[in-house]
Amino acid sequence: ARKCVLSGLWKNELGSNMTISAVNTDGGFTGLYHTAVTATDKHIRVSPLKGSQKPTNQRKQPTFGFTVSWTFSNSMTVFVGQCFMDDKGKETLKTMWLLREEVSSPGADWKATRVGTNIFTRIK
Ligand SMILES: O=C(CCCC[C@@H]1SC[C@@H]2NC(=O)N[C@@H]21)Nc1ccc([N+](=O)[O-])cc1
Repeated sequence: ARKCVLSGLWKNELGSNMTISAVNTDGGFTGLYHTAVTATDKHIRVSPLKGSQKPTNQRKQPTFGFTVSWTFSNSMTVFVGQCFMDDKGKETLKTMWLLREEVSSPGADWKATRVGTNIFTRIK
């Protein structure tokens, strides 16, 4: 692919995978996220994602963002990143994320957000 469009199947270094639907004309997309890890004692379930990417008719390596609303916990993650393509056409999504857990009071708000990075590559 000459330009990086996010639709398709992706996996990250944690073993999580996501399926992104067709990206519509305004850059919007939806999909499903299956995380391989959780910091809760809940059973992991597939969770919906919604996001947008910069249109590829203007950019070859677009920035994007998406939100995962976890179906098995009251937490939420936002991912933001960019798609990079090497000279062989291999695509990599370099992302950072914020994971917000639900806490019981404003006094606990200070410890409610985790941050990290993930790299995604396509699953053929
Ligand atoms: O565990 C969760 C929900 C699942 C988060 C998976 C994260 S998203 C960033 C990273 N990339 C992945 O592919 N998977 C991980 N929520 C949660 C965590 C901790 C607490 N807590 O109370 O500590 C509550 C809910």
